[in-house]
Amino acid sequence: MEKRKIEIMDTTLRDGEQTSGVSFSAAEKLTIAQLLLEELNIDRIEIASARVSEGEFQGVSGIMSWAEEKGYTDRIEVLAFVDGGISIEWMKKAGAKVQNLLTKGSLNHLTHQLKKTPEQHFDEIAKSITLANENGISTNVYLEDWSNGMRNSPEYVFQYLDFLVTQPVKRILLPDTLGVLIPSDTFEFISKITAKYPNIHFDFHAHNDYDLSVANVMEAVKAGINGLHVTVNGMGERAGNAPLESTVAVINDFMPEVKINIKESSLYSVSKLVETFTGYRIPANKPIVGDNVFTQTAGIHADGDNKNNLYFNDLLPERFGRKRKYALGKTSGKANIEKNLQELGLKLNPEDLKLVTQRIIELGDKKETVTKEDLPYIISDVLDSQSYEEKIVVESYVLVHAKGLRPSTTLCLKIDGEIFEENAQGDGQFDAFMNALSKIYKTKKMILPKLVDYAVRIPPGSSSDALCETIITWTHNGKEFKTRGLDSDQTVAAIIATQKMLNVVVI
Ligand SMILES: CC(=O)SCCNC(=O)CCNC(=O)[C@H](O)C(C)(C)COP(=O)(O)OP(=O)(O)OC[C@H]1O[C@@H](n2cnc3c(N)ncnc32)[C@H](O)[C@@H]1OP(=O)(O)O
Repeated sequence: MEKRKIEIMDTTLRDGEQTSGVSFSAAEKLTIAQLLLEELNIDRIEIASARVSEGEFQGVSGIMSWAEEKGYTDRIEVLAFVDGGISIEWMKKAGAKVQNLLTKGSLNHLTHQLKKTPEQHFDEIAKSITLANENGISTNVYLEDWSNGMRNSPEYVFQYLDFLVTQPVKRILLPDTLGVLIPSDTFEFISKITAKYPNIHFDFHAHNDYDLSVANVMEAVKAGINGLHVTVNGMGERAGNAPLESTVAVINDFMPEVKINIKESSLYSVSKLVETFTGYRIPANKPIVGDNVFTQTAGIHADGDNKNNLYFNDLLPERFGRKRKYALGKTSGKANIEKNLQELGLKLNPEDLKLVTQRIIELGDKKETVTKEDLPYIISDVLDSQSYEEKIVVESYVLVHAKGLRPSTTLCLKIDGEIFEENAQGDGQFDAFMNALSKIYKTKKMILPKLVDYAVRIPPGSSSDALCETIITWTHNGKEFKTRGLDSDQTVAAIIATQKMLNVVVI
């Protein structure tokens, strides 16, 4: 069976730019337009609304000069208004060749916003289409608020469509302007239209107010739509539009009767670039492009993946230029850790693996994010601690840092089972800790090694709340040695390193 071709129209540069707080520069628009058409193979793009601003004019002109050279001008569209030719004039100057004429698809909008009768509106639309043709501009027509129109004034919608199909219009664009459709309505409304006008090209333009945009897109396809409007990362007015990434995946995986030509493997890189240009962060759980969506967190899932990829679905990350990851945290098991070790080219014996797993679970319990890059540090920290018996233990402490007061520490130390408590002030919290420790050592007539260097580093590639490693160099009896501590808190890491030093010296 021959597959039915569906056109994908990306409106990131028009509706996507209607995301509150987002504005593309002319250069950014050109870069995104080039990637959409050439890298992703999007059929058509909508790049601006006419008349908006001088910057928008520069953006459209830039894209159109490039498109002229490439022969792409009929794939590039500009939203235009029924305004007696002002939009046409603007587009002509910018070199744009396709107008998406914004007209009223509900009686409510027509009556209350334009305050016109259907006949007056149709007459002005016809003039606008004629004028566009005379200026070498072809026309698609938006029926704004069409979904409410189908619900509340269907006789108006069909009266309008009866008129429109007599006009030299290339495509009719059906927007769910307010995102009020549910899947069953989408199917019913579009089926009625495609049944009545089987030879006309209709696009569906979803909005995501109820998080139903992709579900509605699927119903629109089943109801015989010819084109779909999407945006990168689902950007757009209010809750946004149907996301390009999910739309492509759903069609490719669940609608075998339909053909689209989008290059899946470039979806992620384009999504990231749009994120960078807009500063509009992709939620970590956003399908296909979110940071977390190809990360297995549960130990059971990682184990299942080791046994025949049991927790894979058809959304393989490699399809989209991404990689599966195995998170490290309190829900990790050995399998998560092994998967990460494999990537680092490391191997641990089962006992050490257990110890490292335990440590990662402890860290996860403290809400710390552990990354693959942290692993070598954790391994060396954990295995290091096993190499001696802890005779001296930091039982508890209070660190006080208050404005106007010197930092102070109260320390409770256990030496061979006996508890000692002291407090002291210092130049910083760790200095106060060391002073309290020094007092205890003096009482016991023990010699405390001298601190000669203190270095802190964050494992490269770690996440922001990652571990911090404190490495302290000490001298004792003329010998120099280092200990290290690992924690998300720098002072705590230093105290861990100090406790190690106390025990190493005891040995
Ligand atoms: C489905 C969508 O997302 S539609 C997106 C449409 N795109 C935009 O709105 C782009 C940004 N908009 C703008 O830059 C401006 O609103 C402009 C340039 C279009 C108009 O600006 P202004 O002249 O200052 O008008 P303002 O924004 O206050 O109001 C819109 C006017 O357009 C009219 N209008 C509404 N729909 C249409 C239409 N389809 N065609 C023509 N005019 C329309 C309104 O009735 C109102 O006219 P009025 O002032 O005579 O009552």
